[in-house]
Amino acid sequence: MIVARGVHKHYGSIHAVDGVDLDVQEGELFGLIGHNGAGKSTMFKMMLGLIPVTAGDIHIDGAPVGSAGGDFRAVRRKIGYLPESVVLYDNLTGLETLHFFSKLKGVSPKDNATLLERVGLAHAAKRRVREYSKGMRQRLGFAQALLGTPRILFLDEPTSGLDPEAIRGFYAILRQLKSEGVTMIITSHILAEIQERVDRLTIMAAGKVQATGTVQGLREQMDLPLWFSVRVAAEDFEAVRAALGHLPVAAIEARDDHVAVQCKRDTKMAVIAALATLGDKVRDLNVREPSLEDVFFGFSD
Ligand SMILES: Nc1ncnc2c1ncn2[C@@H]1O[C@H](COP(=O)(O)OP(=O)(O)OP(=O)(O)O)[C@@H](O)[C@H]1O
Repeated sequence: MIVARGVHKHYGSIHAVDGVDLDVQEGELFGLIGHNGAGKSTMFKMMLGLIPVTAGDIHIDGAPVGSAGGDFRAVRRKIGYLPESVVLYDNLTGLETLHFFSKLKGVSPKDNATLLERVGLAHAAKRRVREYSKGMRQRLGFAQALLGTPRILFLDEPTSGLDPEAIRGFYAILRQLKSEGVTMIITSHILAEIQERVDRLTIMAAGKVQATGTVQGLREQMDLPLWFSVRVAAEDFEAVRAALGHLPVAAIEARDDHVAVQCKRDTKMAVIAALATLGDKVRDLNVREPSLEDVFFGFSD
C-alpha cells in the first residue's frame, strides 16, 4: 500500500532522510520509531506529498506521491493524517472544528458528532477548544484524521498527551480500523506501548533504516539474551546454580528471594528442563524477553 524506494531529503547540508526503503502492506499497523531527529516526521511529510523528496520514489496505493496527474489526488482523499502538533483554533468548539476540517477535506459533516463520540469527546462537543486539555486536543486531532473514513492513516505521535486509559481507548479504535482493513503507519517514542500493538516496524537512526521486521523477528535477529527469574528459598540458591552449571548461561545472580539467570534464546528450553529437575524447590518462574527498547538500543546506537 505504501512503497518508498531510495528516498532522500536534504535541508541544505542536513541529510534528514538518507536512502530509505519502506514497504507497508494493506491493512497493516506499521510502526516507525527512532530517536529525535531520526527523520520520521520528514518521511511522513514526503509520503503525504507535503514536501518534495530530494531523490527517490514513493507510491501510495500504486500512485506516485506528488505527481501532477489526478492519480495521487484521488489517493490523497483516502488518506487521514494526524500531525505531531495539530493546529486548532481556540475559538471554535470541538464540533465546529470538525465542521471546519470537513469543509477543507470536502467531506460531509453529517457524521461529525458520531466521530467525536468515537474519540471520547461527545461531552465536550460544544466547548471551545481553548478549554480543552492536551489530551482532548489530541483526541480532536485524531477525529480530524478520521474524517471521510480514510483507508490509509498516518499518525505522528498520536498518543502524546493521552493518559493510560485514553491510550488504551485509542488503540481499541486502531484495532477496529484494522479489522476494517485500514492501513496505518504510526510513530511513537513510547516503545512499551507499541511493541504489543504493531504488526511490523522500522527502526530509523540518522535518516537511515536500521532494521525492519516484527518485534519478535527483530529480537531474534539481534539475538539478545533473555532473563529468567527463578523464585526459590535462600537455602536452595546453590541447588539452582548446580542444576544450571553445565549450561552456557551468561549470568547467575542470587537476589532477595530469587535467582536471576541470563541466557541466549537457544538455551532457553534447556534451562527450563534443568530447572524442572528441582521439583518443588522452584516456587515460581518468570521469563523476561528483551523488550522493544532493548532491541531499539541494539539497532540504533
Ligand atoms: N524544515 C526543516 N528545515 C531544516 N531542517 C529540518 C527541517 N525539518 C526537519 N529538519 C531536520 O531533519 C532532521 C530530521 O527531523 P525529523 O523532524 O524528521 O525527525 P523526527 O524523527 O521526526 O524527530 P522527532 O522524534 O523529534 O519528531 C533533523 O535533523 C531536523 O533538524
